[in-house]
Amino acid sequence: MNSRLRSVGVLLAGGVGQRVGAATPKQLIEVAGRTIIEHSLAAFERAPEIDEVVVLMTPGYADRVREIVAAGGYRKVSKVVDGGSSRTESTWRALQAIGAQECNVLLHDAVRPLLEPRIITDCVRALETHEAVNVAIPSSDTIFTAVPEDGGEVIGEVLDRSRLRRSQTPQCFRLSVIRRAYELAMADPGFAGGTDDCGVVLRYLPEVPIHLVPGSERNIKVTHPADLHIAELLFELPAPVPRGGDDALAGQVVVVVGEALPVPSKGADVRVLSRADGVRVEDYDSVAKAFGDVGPADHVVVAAGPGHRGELARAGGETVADAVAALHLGALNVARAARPHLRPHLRPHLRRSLLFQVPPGSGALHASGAAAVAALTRALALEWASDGIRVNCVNTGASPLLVAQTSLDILISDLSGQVIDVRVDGA
Ligand SMILES: Nc1ccn([C@@H]2O[C@H](COP(=O)(O)OP(=O)(O)OP(=O)(O)O)[C@@H](O)[C@H]2O)c(=O)n1
Ligand SMILES: C[C@](O)(CO)[C@H](O)COP(=O)(O)O
Repeated sequence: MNSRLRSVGVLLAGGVGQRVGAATPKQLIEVAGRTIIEHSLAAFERAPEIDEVVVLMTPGYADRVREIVAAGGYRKVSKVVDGGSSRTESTWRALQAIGAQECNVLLHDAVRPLLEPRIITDCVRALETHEAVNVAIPSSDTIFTAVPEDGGEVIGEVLDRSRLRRSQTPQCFRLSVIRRAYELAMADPGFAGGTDDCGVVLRYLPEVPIHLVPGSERNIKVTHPADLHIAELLFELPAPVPRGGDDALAGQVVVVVGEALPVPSKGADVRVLSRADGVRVEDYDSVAKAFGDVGPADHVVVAAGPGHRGELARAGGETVADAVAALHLGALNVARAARPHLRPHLRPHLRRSLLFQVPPGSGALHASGAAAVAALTRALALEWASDGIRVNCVNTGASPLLVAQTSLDILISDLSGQVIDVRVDGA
């Protein structure tokens, strides 16, 4: 089979999010510093296997998506089309929007914002030898059928869990295959929609095997209000961003403020602004002057001094003021001073970022400072998103090597608004 077919990512975002129950469709709700749909857009945009992206959006909200696409510089998006009245109707419209030329089609729920690059790679690879591919994970719950009895329900049959899978997206097909299945479905007066695209292929083209590739527990679908919180937390886990080689920042200007843990930076132009040079993060003017001397920068990495340890009640007034100045005030000052110097770039979502490294510490004084920097990270990511500047935070405390590698991975990723905790085992 032709392994060089164009691959089109389709974001199905035509729903209203009734179960979440917000005033706007759930794909426009912000999680971890970005709208849910933008996370999904970014996943397709950064995937080298995806050539083009088509978005199906809830009628009345297409312009909002176009704004997000323009602000984030998502160049692969070719069309933003109104979705249909059901998921299958949206897929059908997507197939019409794609055109006639054979290609791979990856249909993804826009409300699965944690789609990992590995899954996209596996799907496109599988499409080299299979005409239909789905993403699935095993069930960790026992699943049974429920049967009505006495006005309530009782267990009918306990199903063999080893053969059960939970279906995720993207669901991926050769265009001619999914189009044929939908043509047959649309011509069938008995077709009542369904909950996914594989079901349509299974029903109308049963001779086409649907190959499975492993999904991920992270690849959740935001369906109910609690899922918004779960997604937020999942974004805080170390993200499976592409691992950067030590020369991933070559040719870029990286400004390091304070005692930041070194980021592998072969070939980068690294400028360190330290206390020894008169840069005190608690003093805005000293930071602003130092940035003025440096000029344009691609990335700024800022680290407060050592974190405070111990109970608040035992800390003197000076200690409290110093801790607040080093962590919270310092972060605010560096952000303000750095902003005019972050270099504009043609692909803004890929470059330019501010990264806070929060040192390890303990007790209420430290925790409140760390929380302030985390909140600053999320809010600033939103404020600066339209300028294409990413803002992230890494809570340090693991080995310096791990923190350094994680910091590099974040700088070269397209993450924004993320608070990543490398204290988690196995990070
Ligand atoms: N007419 C529709 C309905 C759903 N979807 C998309 O299909 C995905 C999965 O659907 P679901 O979670 O059910 O989203 P909603 O239909 O918005 O949710 P609800 O059923 O709670 O209203 C979502 O990205 C949703 O936007 C779509 O493109 N067109
Ligand atoms: C496509 C899907 O996400 C696979 O699990 C699911 O079937 C969508 O169901 P929904 O009822 O539209 O949320």
